[in-house]
Amino acid sequence: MTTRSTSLAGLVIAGGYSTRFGEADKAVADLAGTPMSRRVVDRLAAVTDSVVINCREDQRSALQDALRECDLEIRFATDPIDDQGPVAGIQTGLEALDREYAAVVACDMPFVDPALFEVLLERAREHGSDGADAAVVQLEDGWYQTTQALYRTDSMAQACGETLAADDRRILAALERLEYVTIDEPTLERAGIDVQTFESIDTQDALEAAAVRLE
Ligand SMILES: Nc1nc2c(ncn2[C@@H]2O[C@H](COP(=O)(O)OP(=O)(O)OP(=O)(O)O)[C@@H](O)[C@H]2O)c(=O)[nH]1
Repeated sequence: MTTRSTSLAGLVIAGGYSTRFGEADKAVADLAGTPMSRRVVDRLAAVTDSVVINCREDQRSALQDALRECDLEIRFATDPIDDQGPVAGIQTGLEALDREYAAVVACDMPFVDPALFEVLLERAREHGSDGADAAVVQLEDGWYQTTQALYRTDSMAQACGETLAADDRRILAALERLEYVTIDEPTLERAGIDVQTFESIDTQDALEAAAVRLE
């Protein structure tokens, strides 16, 4: 059971060029009748009523079309300079948010489980006296799931700026500037969250396979 939190906003990052996906933009690609970004926003709507989409200006109109019927207010934060990488996109998106924490999700993760953000928010809040700046899942393979994670809005925006100023484009480098907490796979399992939440659709083959599963 999920509840909308007033201290949580959603941020969907969609400003990449989807090169592995071919000619089309995966952000608006149709997955079993619904654009991928729409699937992400619909799932975020279970935990927040405020969502920002970060993208390039040239994607905006197609994304607006794809998200027209979403049941919450959506704002756009477009990149001042294209192609600066996801850290720049996250910074741009976070700077448009006014809530304490942000549920950041890549546009190509249509199976995101909104309950994950309740678990991450609780984990962040129970840390120290002020709470953690970020809560991320670390899977058994060691990877941090930084593109489906919870960040304290102003701290992560600042960390992204510092990371880019240091000529680094890695989200992990921004995370390492923060006081962060992690959640492991057994904890996810106990919370009833399947690792499928992190599946990203990067290619046409992955899109087809996901569509078959949804039939
Ligand atoms: N704003 C912004 N977002 C980006 C940028 N590059 C990647 N992203 C986003 O970061 C997330 C993860 O990136 P990828 O899965 O590699 O997406 P991508 O770069 O579009 O895809 P590929 O070109 O196939 O690697 C996606 O949601 C992208 O939209 C960028 O330069 N600017």
